[in-house]
Amino acid sequence: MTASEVPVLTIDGPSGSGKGTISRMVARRLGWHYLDSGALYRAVGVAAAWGDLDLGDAGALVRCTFDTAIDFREDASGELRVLVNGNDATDELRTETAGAVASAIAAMPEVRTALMDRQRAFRQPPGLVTDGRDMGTVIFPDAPFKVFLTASAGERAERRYKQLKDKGVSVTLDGLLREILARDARDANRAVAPLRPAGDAVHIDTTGIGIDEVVERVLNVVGA
Ligand SMILES: Nc1ncnc2c1ncn2[C@@H]1O[C@H](COP(=O)(O)OP(=O)(O)O)[C@@H](O)[C@H]1O
Ligand SMILES: Nc1ccn([C@H]2C[C@H](O)[C@@H](COP(=O)(O)OP(=O)(O)O)O2)c(=O)n1
Repeated sequence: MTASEVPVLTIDGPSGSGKGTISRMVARRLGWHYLDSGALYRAVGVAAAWGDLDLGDAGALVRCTFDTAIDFREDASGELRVLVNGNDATDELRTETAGAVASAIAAMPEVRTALMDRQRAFRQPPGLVTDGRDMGTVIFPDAPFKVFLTASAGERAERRYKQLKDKGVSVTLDGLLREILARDARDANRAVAPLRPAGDAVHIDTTGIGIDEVVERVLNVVGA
């Protein structure tokens, strides 16, 4: 099977729409590989912070993108861990600060180009489920299955609030809503690979719909 024959399911959408949760569950059900593309942007941001780089310096960020080793591992309980230059950075990557930094550096075309091949290398048999902002539009435009997940901003903020509270992180619902709206605006309005649905994506509004039901709807798209 050549790479272009390997089936890909792309799941794009804004923060808190459920991309990561649904992609992982669907990948497990299908027995396909999984790529969390946002983790790559987050990892570059974290590596840049560790190196005390100026986030406005595109040249330094591109060098950092090429130099940063990013590895995904499943731990004993099946949780996906992300190693940045050999260090387990999973928890640091998931913070709202890391998300905001990732969103800022992701607006740089040079950084996006530097990550392209790494993302496409995940297309391995028997198939790939991948989530992000431009999976169906730019990285895998020929993917046979594309989904665009959304939910109201209020519900996405509430989901994130609950998720962070459960982890013992102190946040306010208002603050999270503001951050989500700011990130939506930056991701959707950037010049290169903005957050938008592919023309051939199936839209699923998950507002008020439980995780299991969303998984079934996405599996339907693949015909599974
Ligand atoms: N349909 C849903 N209904 C309720 N909660 C959801 C749903 N989808 C995801 N969640 C929860 O919302 C939070 C954010 O989901 P996540 O998968 O991280 O979103 P994203 O990757 O799009 O930012 C998680 O705690 C997840 O369990
Ligand atoms: N394919 C992608 C994935 C993420 N990004 C950028 C834009 C996002 O705000 C950040 C973080 O993405 P991530 O998917 O990890 O964030 P959420 O889980 O949706 O909150 O990275 C991107 O530009 N393109």
